[in-house]
Amino acid sequence: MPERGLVIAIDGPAASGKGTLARRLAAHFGLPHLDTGLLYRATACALLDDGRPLDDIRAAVEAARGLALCDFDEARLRSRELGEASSVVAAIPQVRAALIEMQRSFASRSEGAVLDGRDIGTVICPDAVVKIFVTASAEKRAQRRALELASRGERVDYAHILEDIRRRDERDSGRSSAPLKIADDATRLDTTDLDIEEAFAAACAIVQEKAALAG
Ligand SMILES: Nc1ncnc2c1ncn2[C@@H]1O[C@H](COP(=O)(O)OP(=O)(O)O)[C@@H](O)[C@H]1O
Ligand SMILES: Nc1ccn([C@@H]2O[C@H](COP(=O)(O)OP(=O)(O)O)[C@@H](O)[C@H]2O)c(=O)n1
Repeated sequence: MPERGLVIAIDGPAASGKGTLARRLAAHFGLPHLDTGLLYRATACALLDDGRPLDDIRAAVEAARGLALCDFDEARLRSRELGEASSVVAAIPQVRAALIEMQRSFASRSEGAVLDGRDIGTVICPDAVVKIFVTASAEKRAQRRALELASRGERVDYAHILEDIRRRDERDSGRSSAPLKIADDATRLDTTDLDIEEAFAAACAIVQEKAALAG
């Protein structure tokens, strides 16, 4: 285990299983976890609640600066509507800038941390000892997200969810500010044919290997 506390950066496209792995790894290694997607979802939510357009930069930055993690209504934030809206506000460089310090300060806790998102290994924690880039086919991700949303009581249509996922992947990868991409020193973990336990075992093996290398 490194002296400064283990930092685990998990990135990947929508519904690849990042959050599930990040939560499990955090519990397993006794580390705090930050789901950074919720910050963008909450920023978008504040704009929608205020009746502001998603491209209102000033209002979006104000919303991002005013976020209070403890007030998050996760059930609402994880809705399909906010998945889409969050990727629109996440493309605004000033919004990203407003959220950097909060994320870096979470990551610099002495005990270490697990963060998951799109730019953790590339921008937020470029020095993280462990970086995992989680992927899965778009079809598998759409199936998982459809099941998840249905279990939360949302009416879902697989074809629409697949469209959402493809559109969001394109927007997240194509933006100029901190686009979704694999860090040079990240390990790719394709979960298409892995169940949650298998994916977790593979992620644990990556963490053990990287942490051992870091001494
Ligand atoms: N390997 C897996 N096999 C089957 N279902 C999975 C797997 N990983 C995650 N899931 C499920 O898929 C949905 C999306 O996973 P989540 O971890 O929220 O993805 P992300 O954080 O990348 O959006 C959740 O309902 C989760 O339980
Ligand atoms: N570190 C991050 C995390 C999320 N995001 C944005 O926030 C949106 C929602 O992220 P999320 O992780 O909650 O989305 P899912 O992968 O759970 O569907 C993404 O589509 C990105 O546009 C980001 O830009 N950077």
